[in-house]
Amino acid sequence: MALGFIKKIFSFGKKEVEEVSAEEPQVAAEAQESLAAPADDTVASAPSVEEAVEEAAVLPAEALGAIEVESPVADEPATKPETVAESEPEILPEIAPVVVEQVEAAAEASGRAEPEHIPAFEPHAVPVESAPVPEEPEPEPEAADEPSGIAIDMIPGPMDDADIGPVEIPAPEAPTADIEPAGAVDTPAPVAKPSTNKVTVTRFVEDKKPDEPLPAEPARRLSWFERLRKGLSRSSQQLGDSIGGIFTKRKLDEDTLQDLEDVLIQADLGMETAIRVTDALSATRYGKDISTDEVRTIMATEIEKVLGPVAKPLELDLSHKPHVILVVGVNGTGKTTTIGKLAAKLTAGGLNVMLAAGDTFRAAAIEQLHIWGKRTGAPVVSSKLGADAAGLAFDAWKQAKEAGSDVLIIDTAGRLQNRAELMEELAKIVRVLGKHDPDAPHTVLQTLDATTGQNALNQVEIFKNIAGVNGLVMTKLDGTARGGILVAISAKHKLPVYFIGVGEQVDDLEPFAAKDFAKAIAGVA
Ligand SMILES: Nc1nc2c(ncn2[C@@H]2O[C@H](COP(=O)(O)OP(=O)(O)OP(=O)(O)O)[C@@H](O)[C@H]2O)c(=O)[nH]1
Repeated sequence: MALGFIKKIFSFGKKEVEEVSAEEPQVAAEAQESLAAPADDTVASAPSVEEAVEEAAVLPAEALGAIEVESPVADEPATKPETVAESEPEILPEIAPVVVEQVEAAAEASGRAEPEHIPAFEPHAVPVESAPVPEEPEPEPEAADEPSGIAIDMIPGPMDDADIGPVEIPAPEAPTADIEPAGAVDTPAPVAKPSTNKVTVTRFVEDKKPDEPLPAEPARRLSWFERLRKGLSRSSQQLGDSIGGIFTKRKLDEDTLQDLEDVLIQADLGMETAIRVTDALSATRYGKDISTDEVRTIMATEIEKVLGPVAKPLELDLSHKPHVILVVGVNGTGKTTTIGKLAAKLTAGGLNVMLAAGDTFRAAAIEQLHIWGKRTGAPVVSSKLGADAAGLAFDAWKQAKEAGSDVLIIDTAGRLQNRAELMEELAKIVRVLGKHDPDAPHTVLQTLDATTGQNALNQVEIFKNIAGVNGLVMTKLDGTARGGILVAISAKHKLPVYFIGVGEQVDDLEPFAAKDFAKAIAGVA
C-alpha cells in the first residue's frame, strides 16, 4: 500500500547563526583544508592515521558547547543571512495547506482523496538535552567524551512548491559561522505509518510485499524512461556511433568482435560485460551479416543480465528505531542532495525522519542539510563547525531514539578514498553507532558521481572495506557520457543499486530499474 500524506508549513521563529571564536575555526579550517586537497593527493603526503585521529579528537572538545534545541524557523530564503535576530516562537494564525508534488503523487498512487484542508496546530517548546557520549575503549579519544553542542532544527512541514528547486550551495567559507540553536520543537503533522516492520522505498515508502512485484505506474513510467533515455543519450549516442562504424557492411568475424569489445570497454562498461556481449553475439551470429540494431538489442539483453541482480528496492527494517542510514562518498558526489531527496520520499510515505549534519567540516554543508530538512519536514541535528563527526552521530542517534524517529539519515563529509586519516574517521563513526545498536548503521549508502568514470570502481572498493557500504546510489546520470560505469561497478562489486540521481530537483531520485537502464544505454527503443 503506497502511503502519502499532506504536510503543512508553519512559521515559528528565526534560526540564529553566530560568529565563532577565533581559535576554534582555525582548527576547523585546517581540517577543511585537508578535505579540499587535490584529487592526486597521496596517502604518503597525508598525516599519519594516528596524528590525524589525535587531531580530530581535539576538535570536538573545543568546538562543542551546550546542547540546545533550535526553534522552528519561519520561511527563510535559501541563502540565509549570517545573523538573524532571535525571537520568541511566533505562531502564525493559520496558513493555507501546502501540498508538495510528491505528496500528491503518493496520494494518487495510494488512491487517497486529496484532503482539502489540514487545520493548523500550535507549536510548543520542547527542550532537548544532549546525551554525554561514552568513551570508546580504544586509546583514541572520542569526541563523545566531551559534552557536545547539538542543535536540532525541528521543521514543521515541507515548503511550498515555489521553494523547491536546486539547492544552492554557498561558496566555501571560512569557518566562522556556527549553527546557533534556538528554542522550540514542532511536531510535524501526523501521518500514518506503514503497518509492518519491513518497508521498501521506491518512489514511495511501502509495506514490503515479498512475492509481489512493485505496483506498476504506466503513465509515470513512460515519462521516466524518456527522461532516463535523455539523460543517458550522450552515453548511448557515443556507443551507437562507434558500433555503427564497426558493423557497416561487415560480417561478424574475429576482427569485428575485437573492435566491438574495445568499444564497449572504452564506454566504461567493463571487460566482463564486453566479453558477455561479444560471446552472445558470436554464439548466434558468427559469420553472418548483422545490423547495428541487432547488436544493440543483444547488448541491452546482456547488460540487463548484469544489472538485474543489483537493481533492488531499498528496504528499511523498522524494527530498528531508528533505522540508521549512513551516507558516504567522495566530495561532491551528491550525498547531501541524495539525503534530501530520500528524506522527501520517506516523509511523504509517513515515516518520521531525522537528519544529522555529520559533515562538520563545511558550514555550507550544514546549511544545505538544514534547507533540505525544511523542505521535507525532517528535523536536523547539527553541531558546531569542526566538531567531531562521530560524536555528532552518536548524539543524533540518541535524539532520534528519544524523538521516536523511524529513520535517522546521517550525512558525512566528502573524502577521497586515498586519504587514510579521513577514511579512519569514517570507520570511527560506524564503530560509535554500533555502541547504541550493534546492527547500526543498518544501511550504508555510497553515492557515486556518474561523471567520474573508472575511478568510481576504486571508490567503491575502499569505502566498502572501511565503512561497510551495502548499497549504492549513482548520481548525475543526467547528461553524462560515462553512464556505462554503473554496469562495470555492478559486475564487479555486486552491491545493490537502490537509486539513480537524474537531476538536482527533489524528485530526481529514481529507483534503479535494470531493464530501463540497459535499454537506455544501449539505445534500444
Ligand atoms: N545534475 C545533477 N546534479 C546533482 C545530482 N545530485 C547532486 N547534484 C549536484 O551536485 C552538487 C554536489 O552535490 P552535494 O549533494 O552537495 O554533494 P556532497 O557529496 O554532499 O558534497 P560534499 O559535502 O562536498 O562532499 C550539487 O550542485 C548538487 O546539486 C544529480 O543527480 N544530477
